[in-house]
Amino acid sequence: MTDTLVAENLHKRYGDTVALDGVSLSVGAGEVFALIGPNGAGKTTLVRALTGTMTPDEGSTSVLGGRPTEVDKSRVGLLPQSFDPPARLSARELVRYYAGLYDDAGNPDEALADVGLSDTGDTWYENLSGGQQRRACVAATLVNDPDVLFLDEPTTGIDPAGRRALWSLVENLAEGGTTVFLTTHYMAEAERLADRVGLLADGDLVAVGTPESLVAEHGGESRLVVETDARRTAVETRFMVEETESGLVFDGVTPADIGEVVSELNDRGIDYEALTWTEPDLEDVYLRLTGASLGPEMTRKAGQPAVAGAGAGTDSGAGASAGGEQ
Ligand SMILES: Nc1ncnc2c1ncn2[C@@H]1O[C@H](COP(=O)(O)OP(=O)(O)OP(=O)(O)O)[C@@H](O)[C@H]1O
Repeated sequence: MTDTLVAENLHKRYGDTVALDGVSLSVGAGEVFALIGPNGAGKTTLVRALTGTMTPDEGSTSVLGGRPTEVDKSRVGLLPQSFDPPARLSARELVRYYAGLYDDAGNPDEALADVGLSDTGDTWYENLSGGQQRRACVAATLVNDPDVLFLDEPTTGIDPAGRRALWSLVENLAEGGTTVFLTTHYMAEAERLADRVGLLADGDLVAVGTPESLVAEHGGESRLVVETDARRTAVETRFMVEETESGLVFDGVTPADIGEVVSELNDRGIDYEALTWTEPDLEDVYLRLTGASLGPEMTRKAGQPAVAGAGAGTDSGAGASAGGEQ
């Protein structure tokens, strides 16, 4: 069976800027694919290539088995990153306008209800808050009940509750079989919604996989974050220690190792405000693969024995956050 979205060896330059540098990917029917990457990585350019609003210099794309420019428009929904509808249309009029473009569109009021705008449907677009405007645009994108939905940064500017409501909406659409291709700067959004995530950096798709597989492969190790004024030279430990603005990060610390680190801090009389144990997540993958996580000073005191002392082996519990002055 043909994949719903296919990009093959896409290249796109704007003058000296390489926006896409040989990107290939495919997205299956009913799949939710999230594209992440730094500003200027080429995410919107890839969306534009897949939706036929930009012609690549090289390579090809297909949507629902055909060229993007030739596919039945009623089967595709696109929420662009920038969408500026007329300011003096109400949200309801906006969604009705888009519904009117299709022979068999859904109910505009239901689309408004889906994005939580039932009560503000009659407000002029210019008088909606930024987040409400974004929701109105999402409703306009959904009103034709598309088989394939492109969402370019759908939740930018939307408050946390609204973002979660939109996530539920996307999940419902995906459960109903809609293929979703979204871009986002919110790692939690990608982690929650996506079956697979692609990381684009400098026009290159550097990693693709399920969120779990990306975290396992590229996320690094669990770590203990210690809020303290102490510098890393103050501790002797077998763990890699990174200095950050707020303190020290002990890499590779499992829950069973927490007591060992606490003992080291205690033995050396190091005061600390809080301890937080964390597991790697998609943000770590992003930071590592884009090179953004490299702190100025990383050091591993390899081969050194664990610092012996009281409390070694104490299990402070996964995800625990503890404060204390020693
Ligand atoms: N029409 C254009 N003319 C000139 N340069 C462009 C054009 N469109 C994109 N670019 C450049 O191509 C690169 C990729 O841009 P793109 O918008 O695809 O990035 P992005 O990953 O979507 O970024 P962001 O996360 O900031 O939205 C950038 O350097 C951008 O300045």
